[in-house]
Parts: sequence; structure tokens; C-alpha cells
Amino acid sequence: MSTEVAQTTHETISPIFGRLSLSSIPYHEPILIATFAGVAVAGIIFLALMTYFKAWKPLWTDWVTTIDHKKIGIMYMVLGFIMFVRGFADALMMRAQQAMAAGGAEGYLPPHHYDQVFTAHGVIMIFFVAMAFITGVMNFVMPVQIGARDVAFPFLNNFSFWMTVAGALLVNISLFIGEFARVGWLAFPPLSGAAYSTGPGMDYYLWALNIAGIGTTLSGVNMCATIFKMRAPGMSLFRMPVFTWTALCTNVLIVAAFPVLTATLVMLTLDRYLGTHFFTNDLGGNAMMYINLIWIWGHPEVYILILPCFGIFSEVVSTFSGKPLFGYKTMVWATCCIMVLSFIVWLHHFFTMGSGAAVNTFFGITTMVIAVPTGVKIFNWIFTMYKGRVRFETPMYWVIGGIVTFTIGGMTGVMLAIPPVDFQLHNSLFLIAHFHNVIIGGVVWAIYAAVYYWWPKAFGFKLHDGLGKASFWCWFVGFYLAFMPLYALGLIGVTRRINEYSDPSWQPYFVIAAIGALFILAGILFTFANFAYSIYKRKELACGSDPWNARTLDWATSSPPAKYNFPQDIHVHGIDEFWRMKQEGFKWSTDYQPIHMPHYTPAGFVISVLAFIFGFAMIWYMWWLAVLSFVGLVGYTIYHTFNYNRDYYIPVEEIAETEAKGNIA
Ligand code: HEA
Ligand code: HEM
Ligand SMILES: [Cu+2]
Repeated sequence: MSTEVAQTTHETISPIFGRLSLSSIPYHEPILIATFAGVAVAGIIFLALMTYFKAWKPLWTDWVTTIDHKKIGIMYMVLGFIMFVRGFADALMMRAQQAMAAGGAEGYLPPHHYDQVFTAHGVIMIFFVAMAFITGVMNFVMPVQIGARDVAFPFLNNFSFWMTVAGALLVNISLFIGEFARVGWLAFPPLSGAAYSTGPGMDYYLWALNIAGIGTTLSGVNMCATIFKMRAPGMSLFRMPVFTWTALCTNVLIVAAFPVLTATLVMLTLDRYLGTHFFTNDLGGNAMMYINLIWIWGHPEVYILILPCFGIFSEVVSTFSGKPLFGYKTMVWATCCIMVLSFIVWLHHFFTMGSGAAVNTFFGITTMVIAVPTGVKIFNWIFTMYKGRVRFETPMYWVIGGIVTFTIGGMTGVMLAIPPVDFQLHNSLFLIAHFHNVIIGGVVWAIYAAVYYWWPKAFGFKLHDGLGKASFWCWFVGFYLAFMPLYALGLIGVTRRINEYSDPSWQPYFVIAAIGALFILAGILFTFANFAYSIYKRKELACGSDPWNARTLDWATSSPPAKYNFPQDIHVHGIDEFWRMKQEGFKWSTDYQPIHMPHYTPAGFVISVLAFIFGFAMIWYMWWLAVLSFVGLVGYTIYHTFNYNRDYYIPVEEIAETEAKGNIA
């Protein structure tokens, strides 16, 4: 009950501001004040630059209201990089704290702050970095790969994006107004329940993820519909590029798994706000139910992240080896197998919680079985490179480094899948090393590969190769320095989520890990420097529409693609259609037809702003504002359904003019 919460915290709830008061501003925390000052200065510089360059109007008309899948894809990437800076700052803070706090030293982060930092890091990295990145790449690439003009529901796509931003904003606002959760990234009850997590931190967590989760689910529906209904004529399922296949499997997983997350978090929200007892020990509730439900979503979630990245590996490997992908069909079936298997392994996250030997054995074996289709993929990539003329450009560096690193992380995953071993390693730093090993090698570096690979498609010029390779080497060395010591520490029994430790012999490992994080910082900075440098030198780095001599339809468009993607419909005859077109000396004809396109609309943005206000009001118990914003949200949504002016035709003259200019949008 809310009264129960109020009783345990002795909070006073004002009718206007709810439980928000001046004491919610953490002005006694110097780190937060400094961060706030930094963010404020950066914000003022941003506002000034936007005004100076008169960029507000284009920002609104070309980006905020856009329903073009390519622009939405780019906006997801921008969100991902911004949130990555935040998540990585948290990581640096943890690395610094653990390097200092040995043998009685307390370091500089008190426990209540440290706990918020690792929770925020985990939540941000998974939901707003990794998810934003893969959704961004899928948005940009998948529709052009299947020869479509846009996704199936373009408005919904814009709405999904802004809902994700609303969730991300809530997490970040908690830095300066109130606090964030201190419960770990999956918020297990009873710790996350009303009795043990009293302040607003846990409510920030719930509303941020509830709101962003709606965006993700709808985006999953949208992408599935796009792949099923929008493929160019002739593109049967077994002619789809492998990246599109992986996007399909990932979005099927999203549609199947995210509703479970939403339902679970809604039940926890009800426990906290209305005093229900889904996950309490009293009155028939069961906290173990939460553990099961959250992992029934959580395990598929890690494959949601990795599958599109396997798709990126596949596209880059075959392009840079100058060969068709080895074993296309086995690659597709391996992806489908992983998709199905990912739903029957969730219990490996809590072998130690008393399920018994038979159940543990079952889930241990199903988990190990996933190594088989994953191994198929690794060998397919190796055989694609074998006897190919491999070109070692930056995207290929990330991919080869990524495959090697991911394989090591996968192997340690298989070790964790052995229940007796897991009894030793569960919740140790070995586990932390395992998943950073698969996520950084498999997901983050695949995203870097994708950025370096598709950047020329998005903007018409390449990123600088030397800076790209410098970034890669710093990341590569940094990763191994930062995470190999954690395997060693985990094996000697060091647990996760500690902010200090008494045994000084652990300290050298933590110091090495901190140095590794600094190398990673250099790797990140090299890529940001590369963005700036390459934009500055864009004339010199300009390239044609097919700079890598690629094989799939995404490269058949101009760079950047016109807003309608393709001037004519494409008829697909096989796998690697663009390669075939090039062999046959394909040229677009000048016989254009008007192209049917959707209008831009501010509706997605407006609804998401209202959702953000609603979330904020719920977190702070400002009931009047919650009711008002919710009514506004529903009202505006209904109003939007009466907007009949949704589409238009691009006239033939405009297409001819665009194409004559060399196709540039
Ligand atoms: C992208 C994310 C990702 C991926 C792809 C994986 C992949 C795998 N994971 Fe991991 N895992 C996480 C992210 C990921 N994991 C996270 C975030 C957690 C912790 C969450 C938390 O508690 O906070 C976790 C936790 C976790 C646990 C729980 C441990 C514990 O809490 O005590 C286990 C246990 O079984 C496990 C196993 C595996 C296995 C077997 C794979 C396999 O899919 C790997 C398969 C790949 C290979 C094996 C390499 C290539 C294969 C070959 C070259 C063929 C030959 C190989 C063999 C014959 C072995 N993972
Ligand atoms: C870039 C370099 C990174 C560094 C240096 C880093 C560092 C850390 C550290 C120190 C912890 C706490 C470990 C502990 O409990 O003792 C942690 C936890 C975690 N990290 Fe990272 N991380 C990085 C990137 C990422 C990425 C890219 C992701 C996911 C996409 C990620 C996801 C997580 C998660 C889910 C946790 C667990 C949080 C929890 O315990 O609730 N990290 N990381
Ligand atoms: Cu798992």
C-alpha cells in the first residue's frame, strides 16, 4: 500500500509535489554536483550551437518528427552512443573504487552510492545501449536489405523510438532528482519490494523500463510485420540476407519475451504501489516467481542482443572475403535453433536456488546444446574467410577480434552451465567476466563493425581507417586487461557487487582491471575523434554507393539513400541479389512511377513526452499530474487517429530530379 510505503519511510506527501521536496536534490554529494555542472555546461553549449546554426527547425522537421526508418535508425545510434558514455562513466567509477578500496580503505564511493552505480550501469548498458544499438542497426539496414521503402508501420517506429528515449531520460534524471535503484539490474524482490526499497529509486527503475518496454515491444511487432509483408517481389524467406534473418529471429524473440518482462514489472509495480502480494512472502506471494519470470525474459534477452550481431558478423565477413557466406542455410537454421533453445535454458541463472539435481541437469544440458548451433556459425565464418581474398579494413578488424573474443566468452559460459561448477562460480566475478566477454566481443564490437561498415551508406563518406584501427587496438588490449583479471578473482571466490574488500592480495588484479578500463576509454575516444575528423574531411573521404564491393540490396541504393530508398521496385532472383545485379551490369531505368510515402508527424514525440511526465508523476506520487498526463496521453492518441492526412505521392519529376543529382536524398 502506498500508506505502507509512507509509514516505513516517514515521508510527508504534499498534495502538489507528492514526495518531491528540496531534500530530494542531492546537493550534499559533490560527485553529483560536479556531474550536474558538467551536464549543464554541455547543455548550454549545445543550446547555443543549435541556436547559432539555426538548427532548431531542421531538428524538428527533419529528425524529431521523422518516420523515415533510416533517420530513426541513426537516432537510435545517437541515443546508444550518448547512453554508452553515461554507462561507461559508471564503469570507470566502479573500476576506480575497487582499485582503491582494499584492506580497510573505503575508497570514495559509499555503499549506497556504489549500489546505484552498478545498477544504473547494468540497466543503461542493456536497455539503452545494447538494445538501442541493435534496434538502430536493424532499423537502418533491414528495410533496405529486403528492398522495401520503409517499415510496415512507420509512425509506430517513431513512437517506439521516443518511448525508448523517455525511459532513458527517466533513468538519467534520477541522477539529479532523487536517486536510482540499489538493487542490481534485475531488481529481485524482496529487496526491490516496498519494504526494503523505500525511496523513489526503485520507482524510477520500474517506470523507466515500463515505458521503454512498450517501445521495444511495438518495435518488435513492427519489424516482424516488415519482414513478413514488405519484402521485394521474388525475395522468398530463403533469399533474405542473413542479417535480415537474424533480425527476424531477434524480433520474434522480442515479441515473445518482452510482454513477460512488462507483466513481471507491472506486478512488482502493483506490489509497491497498491500493496498487492505477488512477490512477497505474505498472503500467498512468492519471490521465487519473480526470479523465474524475470529470467524467462532475461535469458532470451541476451540472445535478442547477440543474434543481429551474428548477422553483422556474417555480412562483413562475406563482403570482406569477397565470397558468398559459407553455409547460408546452416546459418539460418542455426539462428532459428538458438531462437527456440533460448526459451528453455533460463534456470541456469539460479542453479543454486534449490531446484534439485534432475531439474538442474536438464537446464544444464539444454544450455550446453546452444554451443552447437553457435559453433556452426563460428565455423561458417572461418570457412567463408578460408581461401577468400580477405581485405583487412576496419570493419573486418572488429569482426575478427569480436569472433575470437566472443568464442572465449562462450566457452566460459559453457563452464557456468555445469551445475556443480556454477555452485562455485555463481555471482562471482567469473560470471561478470563471462558476460562482458560475450557482450563486448559479440555485441559491442559487432556494433562498431556495423558503424564502420554502414557509415558510408548512411552519409556518403567513409570513416578514417587509421583512426578506426587505433580505436580497435585500444579496445582490444583494454578489454583483455579489464576482464581477464576478473576471471582469476572469480575463481578464488571474489563475489560481484562489492564496494570494498579486506584481502589486499586482490588489489593488483583490480588495478590491472582499472588500467584496462583506461585503454577502453582511449578506444572510445579514438572512435569519437574519428567521427569528428571524418565529418571534417568528408569531401576527401567521399565514396561511391558501394565502397566495399558488397553483395546485398542495401548497397544498391545511393549513399545516402533517397527518402524512398529505391527509385523502382526490385525483382529478386536469388541470394546476394546485388552481387548478381552487378555481374549483369544492372542500371536503374528512367521510367519512374509516383512513389507512395507517409507524412512526418509529431504525434509519437508528443505522446512520449506525456508518457515521460506520467512516469515522473507516478515516481514522485504527484497523483494529480499523473491523472492529467494520462488523460492527455489517451486523449491525444485518440485525436491522432482522426488525422487522415497521412500519406502522399512523390511525383515523377521529383524522383527524376533526385536521381539525376546522383540519387542523393
Ligand atoms: C550477449 C550476451 C550473452 C551471450 C551470447 C551468452 C551466452 C552464453 N551464456 Fe551467458 N550470460 C549473460 C550474457 C550472455 N551469455 C549475462 C548478461 C549473464 C549474467 C546476468 C547476471 O547474472 O547479471 C550470463 C550468465 C550466464 C550463466 C549464469 C551463471 C550464473 O549466474 O551463475 C550461464 C550458466 O549457464 C551462462 C551460460 C552461457 C552459455 C552456455 C552461452 C552460450 O550461448 C555460448 C555459446 C558459444 C560458444 C560455446 C562459443 C562458440 C562455440 C564453439 C567454437 C563450438 C565448440 C564449443 C564447445 C563444444 C564448448 N551465462
Ligand atoms: C566498456 C567497458 C565496461 C566496463 C569496464 C564494465 C565494468 C563493469 C563493472 C566493474 C561491473 C560491476 C561488477 C561487479 O558487480 O563487481 C559491471 C557490471 C555490469 N555490466 Fe559492465 N562494463 C562495461 C561494459 C558493459 C556493457 C557494454 C554491458 C552491456 C551491454 C555491460 C553490462 C553490465 C551488467 C548487466 C552488469 C551487472 C550489473 C549488476 O550487477 O546489476 N557492461 N560492469
Ligand atoms: Cu542465460
